[in-house]
Amino acid sequence: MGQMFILYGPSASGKTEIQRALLEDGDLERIITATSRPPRPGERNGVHYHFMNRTDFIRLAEQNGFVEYTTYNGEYYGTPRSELAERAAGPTDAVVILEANGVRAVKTLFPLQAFAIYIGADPASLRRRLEARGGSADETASRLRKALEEETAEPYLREADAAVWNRDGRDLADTVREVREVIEATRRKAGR
Ligand SMILES: Nc1ncnc2c1ncn2[C@@H]1O[C@H](COP(=O)(O)OP(=O)(O)OP(=O)(O)O)[C@@H](O)[C@H]1O
Ligand SMILES: Nc1nc2c(ncn2[C@@H]2O[C@H](COP(=O)(O)O)[C@@H](O)[C@H]2O)c(=O)[nH]1
Repeated sequence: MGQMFILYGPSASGKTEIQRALLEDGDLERIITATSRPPRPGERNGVHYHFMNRTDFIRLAEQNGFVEYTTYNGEYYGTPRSELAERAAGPTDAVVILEANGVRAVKTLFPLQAFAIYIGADPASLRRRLEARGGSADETASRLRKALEEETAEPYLREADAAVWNRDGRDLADTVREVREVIEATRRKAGR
């Protein structure tokens, strides 16, 4: 594996959309993580996540099958060791979406390869997007609370090597261009 670009930030800040756009250029591979949460409409197993039931997730965790794993909003999320091993065998840079515990763990394990890009947005944008997503009222409230109390607070940005803001009103293509510039600058610094 070349470099590993980690996108992290509050729920609905735009990480998934940015990752999707980055992958279109063909020079990055997606590291697909695993979760016990049910798929959202349009999400496919083995593309957006490896969707697993809680029993299988816990079994795999007990077998040391994850490089790191955590809980978020009552569900398990983890980076499968097999997924990283597969990526590590090749020279291509990779992009992965994690929350902050995962960022810390992966940066500790891969200090020379991991580069964390915080994707932020203002509370009004996050609220609007979460409400538009149409999840349950409980889930929307819980994600928004976590975003406002934790994921947009200063300590959450400590793992960030770069930060990019993706507010409503900003063209998503401009945000993607800025993230792309961060990636290219990082590559140049690493002599790639
Ligand atoms: N600049 C933008 N302007 C308007 N809408 C946007 C913008 N960026 C992203 N969105 C929309 O916000 C919603 C959330 O985006 P996305 O799913 O990429 O967020 P996320 O950070 O991956 O969220 P989560 O962590 O909850 O999975 C999507 O409907 C997306 O189209
Ligand atoms: N530490 C990890 N965090 C992960 C992983 N896969 C995703 N995530 C993060 O979980 C939350 C919730 O994701 P969602 O798709 O339900 O919105 C989000 O912050 C992701 O970045 C993982 O393997 N490890």
